[in-house]
Amino acid sequence: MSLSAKTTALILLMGILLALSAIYIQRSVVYPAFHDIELDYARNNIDRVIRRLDAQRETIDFTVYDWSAWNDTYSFIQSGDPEYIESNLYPDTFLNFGFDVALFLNLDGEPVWGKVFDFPPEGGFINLTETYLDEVVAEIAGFRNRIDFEDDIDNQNTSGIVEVDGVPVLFAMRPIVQSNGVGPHMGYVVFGQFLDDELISTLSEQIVQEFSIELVSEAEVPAASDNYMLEVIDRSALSASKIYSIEGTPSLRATAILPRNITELGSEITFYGVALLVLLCTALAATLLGLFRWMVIKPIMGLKADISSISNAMDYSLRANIRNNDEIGALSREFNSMLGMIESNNTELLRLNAELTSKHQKVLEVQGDLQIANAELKRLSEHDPLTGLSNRLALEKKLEQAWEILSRTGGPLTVMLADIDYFKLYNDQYGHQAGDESLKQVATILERTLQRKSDMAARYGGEEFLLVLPGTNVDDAMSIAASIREQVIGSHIAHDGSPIEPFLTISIGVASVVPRSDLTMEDLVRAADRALYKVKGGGRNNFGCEPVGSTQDDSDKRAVPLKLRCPE
Ligand SMILES: Nc1nc2c(ncn2[C@@H]2O[C@H](COP(=O)(O)OP(=O)(O)OP(=O)(O)O)[C@@H](O)[C@H]2O)c(=O)[nH]1
Repeated sequence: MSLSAKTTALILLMGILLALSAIYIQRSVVYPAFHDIELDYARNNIDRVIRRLDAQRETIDFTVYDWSAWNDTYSFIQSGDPEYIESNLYPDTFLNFGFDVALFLNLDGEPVWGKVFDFPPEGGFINLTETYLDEVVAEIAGFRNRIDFEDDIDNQNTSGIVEVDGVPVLFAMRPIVQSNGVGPHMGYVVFGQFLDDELISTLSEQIVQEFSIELVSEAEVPAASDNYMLEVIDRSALSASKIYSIEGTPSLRATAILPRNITELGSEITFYGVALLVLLCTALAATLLGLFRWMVIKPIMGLKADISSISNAMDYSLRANIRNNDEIGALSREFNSMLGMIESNNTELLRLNAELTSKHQKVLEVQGDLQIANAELKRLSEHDPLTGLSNRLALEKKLEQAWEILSRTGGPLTVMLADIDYFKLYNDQYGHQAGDESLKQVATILERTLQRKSDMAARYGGEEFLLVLPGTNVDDAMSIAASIREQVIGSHIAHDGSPIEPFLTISIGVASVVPRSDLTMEDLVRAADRALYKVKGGGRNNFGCEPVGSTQDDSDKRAVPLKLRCPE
C-alpha cells in the first residue's frame, strides 16, 4: 500500500470518526438540550393557558362580588321585585358581561330568579332557561357550603366548574350582603359562563396559544406532582396538558398542541452543522492530501526515480537532484554522500584491479618463462646435450613404462644396441670435435628411422645408442637395424682409419621379448648387448640378434617363443 493511499485512508478514517463524534455529540448533548428547552417552553405555554382560565374565573368573581354587595340586590333577594330584573338583567347585560348563566338563590339554595342563555356567533341569543336552569341550580347549589361566613367578606366566595349537558360551566358564587359589606346574608349571586368552543377560541386568540379543555374527575387526575403531561406526538408536534384545579378541586384538563419548532431548529442546526463539518473536513483532507503529496510524496518519488536511474546506469558519478531543505532533502544529501564514497571506492577498486591485472600479467609471463624453463629443464634432464636424443634417465623410464604396459598386453618389446665401429680411431684421426659431429649425424639417422611415436632412441654411452621399440617384433626390428646400418654407410662419413671400410660403420645388437615375470629389463638389454658383442666379434658393420635369458651361459637352454626367435 503506497504512502499516499495510507495517508488518504487515515484522513478519511479521521474524517469519519470526526463526523461520527459530531453526530454523537449532537444526539447526546445538543438534542437533549433542545428537547429540555422545548419541554420548558411547553410547560410555560400550558401554564399561560391555566392562568388565562383562572383570570377568566376571577373576572366572573369580580362581577359577582360587585353584584352581591349591592343594596338593590339585597332588597331584590328578599322582595323578588321584578323591577330589579327588568332594570338590570336583560339579555344584553349577559352579553356585555359575557355571562351565560345568572342565578339569584335564597339561603336554601332555591332560585329566586335565574336565566340561562346561549349567544351564538351569528348574533342574538337562545334562552335555555327552561332546559338547563334546574340542572344548573342542582349542580351549583352544593357549592354554598364552601363559603365560610366567618372569613373576611372579601374571601366569602366560591367558584368552580360544573357540567351541563356535556358543556363545562365556569361560575363564581358570593353571598348577598349590603353595600357596606355587612349582613346578614340574604342569599347568593351566581354568574357563570359556558366554556364552549367559541369562548376557548377567544381565549386562545388572546394568549396566542390554541388549546382545548375537557372535564376531569378527581379519579382521572394523574399522580404526577406537577400535573404536567408532556407527550411527543411526532417529529413536528408535542402535546402539553395540565389540570386546572379551583380551590384544590381538579376541574379541567387543558391541552395545547405545540409545534416542535425548537427540535426542528435543533435538527436543522445539527444537519447543517454536521454537513458543514463534513464539508470542511473534506476540504481540509483534500488540502492536507494535496500538500502531503506536494511536500512529501513528490520529492520521495523524485528521489526514487533518481536512485533508479543511477542504479540502472550503474554510474556513481551521477547525483540525486532533490534540493529540499527538509528531511527528504537530508536523505537525498546522505544518498549523494554515499554515492561519493561508492565512487571513490570504485575508483580505488578500479586502480587496484588494474594493478592486480598488471601483476597477474607479469605472473603469467613469469609462469610462461618458468614453463619454458621447466620444459627446457625437463628436456635437458631427459636428453643428451650433444645429440639431442633421450638420455639414460629418460631411457630407463621409457623401458620401465614399456615393460609394464607390454607385460599386461602381451606385446613384444624390442631393443637395439648400436655402437659406432672403431670410433676411438676416428677421434684419434679427425679429432674429438669431428667425433662429436659424426655422433650427431648417426643420432639423426637413428631418430629419423624410428617410425612410431612410442619408439625411442637414446644415447646409451659414449658412442653407444639404445633404441626401444615397444610392440615391434624381432623381424621388423632386424629390418630397422638393416636400414640403420645402410643409412650410416650411405652417409659416407669418411673414416680412413677404419680397418674395415674407409667410411664410418655401425654395429647393432637386437633383442626382443614379450615381458614376463621371470625376466627383467636388464635381461633384455643384456641380450642386445650380447648380440652387439657377437656382431663386433664377427667383424663389425653388421647387426645380429640374441635371445633373452637371465645369463649368457644358460641362454641357449632357455625356451624362447618361436616368433621371437632371432633369424639364423
Ligand atoms: N668425439 C667423441 N668421442 C667419444 C665420445 N664418447 C666416447 N668417445 C670415444 O669413443 C671411443 C670408444 O672407443 P672404444 O671403446 O675403444 O671402441 P672403438 O674404438 O669404437 O672400437 P670398437 O667399438 O671395438 O669398434 C673412445 O676413444 C672415446 O674417447 C664423445 O662424446 N665424443
